Amino acid sequence: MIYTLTLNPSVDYIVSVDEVHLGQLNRTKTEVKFPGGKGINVSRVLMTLGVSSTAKGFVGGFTGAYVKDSLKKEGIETAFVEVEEDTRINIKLKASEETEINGQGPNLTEENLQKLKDQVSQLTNKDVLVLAGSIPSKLPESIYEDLIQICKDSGAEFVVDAEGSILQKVLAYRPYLIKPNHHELGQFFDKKIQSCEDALFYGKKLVEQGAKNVIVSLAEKGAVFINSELAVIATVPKGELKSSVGAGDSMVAAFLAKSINDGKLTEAFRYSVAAGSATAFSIGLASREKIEELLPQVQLTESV
Ligand SMILES: Nc1ncnc2c1ncn2[C@@H]1O[C@H](COP(=O)(O)OP(=O)(O)OP(=O)(O)O)[C@@H](O)[C@H]1O
Ligand SMILES: O=P(O)(O)OC[C@@]1(O)O[C@H](CO)[C@@H](O)[C@@H]1O
Repeated sequence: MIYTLTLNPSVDYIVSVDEVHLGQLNRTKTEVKFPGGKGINVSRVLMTLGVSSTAKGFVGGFTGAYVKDSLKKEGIETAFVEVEEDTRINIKLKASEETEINGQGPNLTEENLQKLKDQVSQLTNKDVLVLAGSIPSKLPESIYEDLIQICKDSGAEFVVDAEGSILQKVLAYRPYLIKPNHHELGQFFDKKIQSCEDALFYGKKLVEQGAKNVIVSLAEKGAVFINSELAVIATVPKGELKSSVGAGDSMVAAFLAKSINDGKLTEAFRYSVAAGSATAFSIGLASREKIEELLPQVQLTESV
């Protein structure tokens, strides 16, 4: 069973305006809301691809109820720890550029945290836990390592999609997959990553440091996949960028869905890139039809 963990879920409020007038009243041209947070997006795309998962994390208040109800309506199992304060609302403002304002999230208690750890300790060696998204400021910075240690003790595989500073701490535990974007990879090595070749060079170092599979995404510039046997560069499909929110999460979900079913990692990578672009070309997350339509546009080149 796949479990996704979102420590700080959200209601994503995606609005568009023709132009932002700072210091004035702006009225939206379009507005839509979705249950959000990186692990939750992974669960939603997995469901689109016919793979079930259980979404874990902390939810609270009316916004938390919205997140839970929305997932239930999509047929996604949830096992959230209920907290006192409201789940955050993240604003995604689309004008000539995309601007995001992410909330801080609710206060969490020792008891909330202990409940989550108890849940994670129930995983077995047949399970995969996807830890995705930022760590709320109210939680100890070691929380990912603490939860990963619990996974290791039970033999469960785990995936991490988080910023460079978190990745640094979890590599030694041998994650099944990590998916930094080129900024996060650059942050990790304190270097500017400008091309797929740069990403391959530094991605290989992440494999040497413990990651079993690494995908580095470079938005419209391409993506790379590396493990101990393969190094592959992918082109990304061309199309109109509508909202990149959840594009990276869609890549994680699609790679997991395909690699866990048949173990063909290169094809799983191709599917992952198509899923990232299918989300980037949509308001909301990718549909299966859109992913399959874009698949032939993803060209793979094996490198040495
Ligand atoms: N402008 C674009 N054109 C085509 N595909 C895109 C574009 N932007 C993003 N993508 C697709 O989305 C994938 C992930 O994009 P990106 O590298 O921005 O990751 P990310 O920063 O993790 O995404 P997120 O916006 O979810 O945080 C890319 O590999 C690509 O497939
Ligand atoms: O604040 P975090 O946890 O870093 O990111 C949260 C978030 O921006 O990531 C998702 C897209 O990847 C959105 O659904 C959500 O709003």
